[in-house]
Amino acid sequence: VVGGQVASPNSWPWQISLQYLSGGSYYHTCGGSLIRADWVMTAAHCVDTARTWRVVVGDHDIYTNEGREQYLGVSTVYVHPNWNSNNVASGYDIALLRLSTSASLNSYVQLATLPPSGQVLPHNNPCYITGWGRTQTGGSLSAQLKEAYLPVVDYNTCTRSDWWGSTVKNTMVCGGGGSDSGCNGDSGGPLNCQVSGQYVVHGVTSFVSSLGCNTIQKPTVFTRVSAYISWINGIIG
Ligand SMILES: CC(C)[C@H](NC(=O)C(F)(F)F)C(=O)N[C@@H](C)C(=O)Nc1ccc(C(F)(F)F)cc1
Repeated sequence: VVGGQVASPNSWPWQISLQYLSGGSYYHTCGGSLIRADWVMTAAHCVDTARTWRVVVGDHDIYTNEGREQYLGVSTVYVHPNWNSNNVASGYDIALLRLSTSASLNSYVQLATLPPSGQVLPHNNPCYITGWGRTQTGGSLSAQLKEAYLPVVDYNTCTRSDWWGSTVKNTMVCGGGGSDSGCNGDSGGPLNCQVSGQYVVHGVTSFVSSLGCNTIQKPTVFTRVSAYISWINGIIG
C-alpha cells in the first residue's frame, strides 16, 4: 500500500497473509480474505505456481509473533478455470483456497461479507484497500498491515483512454487513481467498501500500472467479486 496509514491492529479481521515455504522459512507473498472458517479468497496470480502455502489469520505485524496469529495449512487450491497467467487484462484473477484446518473465529479473526451477485458500486463509493504490500514502487513490504482510502472509479471513467482504456473489463473494479494505491504484495487482498453502513469485500487486488504503483489516472484494479458469486458458491457449496 502506497500512502494511507498503518491500520489499527486486527481492524480488518478477515485479512489474511498468504505465505510460501522456501529454504525452511515462510515468506509473505499475497493477501487474501477469509470467507468461511476453512476457505480463503485470493487472486489467481498469487497461486498459479505450485508451492507449499500457509495462511496466517489474526496477523498485524508479519515479522513478529503477537499472540493473535493462527497458522493454517492449505489443502486445495481452486484457480478460476478461465484465468490466463499471460493476460491479467482478461480478468478471472480469483482463486479459492481450502484450508487443511479451520480458523477459530474470534474478535481478531472474522469472516468477510461478500456482495450480492451483480452489484456494481457507484463512482466515489468509499472503499479502503488493505495489505502488507510495498509501501513505495520498488520499495519493501510493510511489516504492519496498512490501509488506504481508494474510492471507486466507475467503469466509464476507468476505461477512458487516458486512464486504463480497454485493459479494464466490467468484471473488474477500479479504486483510487491518485497518490495512494495498492502495490506488489497487496495482490489477492480485499477492497473493503462501505455499503449500507457495513464493510463488504467488493474487490480482490489484481494489478497496478507497470509504470509505478501509484501512477496518476492508473487506479489500482481489482477483480469484481460480485461477478464471481456463482462460481464461488459452486466451489464452497
Ligand atoms: C499483476 C501482478 C503481477 C501485479 N499485481 C500487483 O502488484 C497488485 F498488488 F496490484 F495486485 C502487478 O500489477 N504488477 C505490475 C508490475 C504489472 O505487471 N502490471 C501490469 C498491469 C497491466 C498489464 C496489462 F495491461 F497487460 F494488463 C500488465 C501488467
